[in-house]
Amino acid sequence: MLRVVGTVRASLIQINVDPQEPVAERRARAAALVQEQAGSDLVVLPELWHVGAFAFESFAAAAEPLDGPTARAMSDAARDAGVWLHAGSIVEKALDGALCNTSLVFSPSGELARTYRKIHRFGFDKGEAVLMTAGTEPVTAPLPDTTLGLATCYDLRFPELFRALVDAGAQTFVIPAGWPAKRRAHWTLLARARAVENQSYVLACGTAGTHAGVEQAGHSVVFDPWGETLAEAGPGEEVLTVDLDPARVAKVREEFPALKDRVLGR
Ligand SMILES: NC(=O)CCC(=O)C(=O)O
Repeated sequence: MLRVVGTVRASLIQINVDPQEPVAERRARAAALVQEQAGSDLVVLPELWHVGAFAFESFAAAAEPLDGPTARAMSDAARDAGVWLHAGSIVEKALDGALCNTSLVFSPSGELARTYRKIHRFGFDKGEAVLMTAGTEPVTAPLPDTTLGLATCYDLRFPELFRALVDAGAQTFVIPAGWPAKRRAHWTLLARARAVENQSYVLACGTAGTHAGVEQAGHSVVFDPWGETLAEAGPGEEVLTVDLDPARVAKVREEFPALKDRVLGR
């Protein structure tokens, strides 16, 4: 695909999570898929792809430290491909033993540049909301041509997080997810809403397949700062690659300066 100078090429890997596939095999498959995206600037994987976002009963066994096998494999893949890698999230076993839904962002040298602990845990009175410890801080990740705002799946339902990320300089939201097919309409609607109201790119990377009895929506999608759909996947395993124009964020915000009209919460 010809590249326009000054663009950011982003690849979203909508990987299939099949509980019959050993974690080590999926980890190797994910690393190979990342390496196949050499030439992109940014590669994204979904939420908890190593175990499955709804595989609550496997969270404890799948928990890893930030220098565990998944992080090491993703660091190597980022370095080998020469890409910024948002490696989705892992079940992090923190030093105090707590479990967190932690996103990992690696630089093209393989350095772990940012981590983000999901703030809004899904499940109400069960699952992740009970098993995981919540993050507390919004996190951005400055890349050479755009600043990423990090959010994870259920976070998508909380617009205040995205306002905080915009105020922290975010221009491109990256949202790894394990979003159920039965709520796909919300996934697409909310991702587009976050793009329009924050005049930012949205890279929403879903999961394919069915695990723990929950059919995943897939339908990874990229919206531009005006809410236009740049690319959308189907339900299966697929890689979306799109070229973002970082200058478009400033242009939209300048031509339609709604963000400057905010009164509450500033
Ligand atoms: N993994 C998740 O956070 C699921 C979120 C979800 O199903 C919803 O918001 O709907």
